Amino acid sequence: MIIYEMKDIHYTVQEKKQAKTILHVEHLSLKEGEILGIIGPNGAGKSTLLKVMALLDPLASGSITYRGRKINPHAVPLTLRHKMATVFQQSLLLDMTVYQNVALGLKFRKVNKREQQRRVEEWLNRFDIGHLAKQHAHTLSGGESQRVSLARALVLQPDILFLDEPFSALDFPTKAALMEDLKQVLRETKTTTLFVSHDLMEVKYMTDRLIVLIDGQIAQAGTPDTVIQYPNERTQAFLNQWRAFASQGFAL
Ligand SMILES: Nc1ncnc2c1ncn2[C@@H]1O[C@H](COP(=O)(O)OP(=O)(O)OP(=O)(O)O)[C@@H](O)[C@H]1O
Repeated sequence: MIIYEMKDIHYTVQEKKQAKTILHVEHLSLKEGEILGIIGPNGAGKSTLLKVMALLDPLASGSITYRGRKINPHAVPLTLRHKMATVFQQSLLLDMTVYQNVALGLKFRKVNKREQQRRVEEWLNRFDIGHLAKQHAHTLSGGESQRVSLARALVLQPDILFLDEPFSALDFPTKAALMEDLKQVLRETKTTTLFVSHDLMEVKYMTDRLIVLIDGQIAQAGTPDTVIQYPNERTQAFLNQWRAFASQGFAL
């Protein structure tokens, strides 16, 4: 079932006193429980698309429908905001303990203390960071910080999870371990997820469906295997570029 749909989205910025369209998406939908990947080169508009979809940036024009209801991005109800969670490349943790960071969103949602504790402990354990509960966030490694960020988002049981390059600041072994854990969690919880990355290997591993975004437009959509095996001309140019810059010796 489709739970989120966008039609004819335009996002424009002012550049040298002229309006420049950096995103034009004719149609994009999210199915309940799927992990949808957005991939594309630097500057393609991936983060802008994520911010528009997560209703964090109201400046786009076009239509957004969530579970059959039209959404006005300028007046997003708090109840709807509370159904979405976002994790960025930088973990953006607050200067408090790991436990307090993960509990914060539940506190805002006025979840009672006992339930907060149950859920925080569950999610710290799911991400294998139970032993860090009392540690201050600023003392964590990059991988640990991202585990806390993911636990903080998933403890909210979001209806849609938005992930903007969550692994790109991590070294390969740390990234590989976290990707494996996250994939398992998303499968178990059937969390609908939008996963933005510029790394083909990440989206191939993580996602059910893939959109290639180039110059602010959808160049191709399909399963990761189909897109990689049967790229159209624009996707092929991106794949060639990606392969040239990807770690030496890696091939799909
Ligand atoms: N406020 C703004 N004013 C001017 N240009 C902008 C603004 N926001 C984004 N852009 C431009 O729009 C384009 C898309 O940016 P965006 O950050 O969404 O791309 P991206 O695909 O996420 O890139 P990256 O992979 O490098 O993070 C870029 O060329 C960027 O410079």
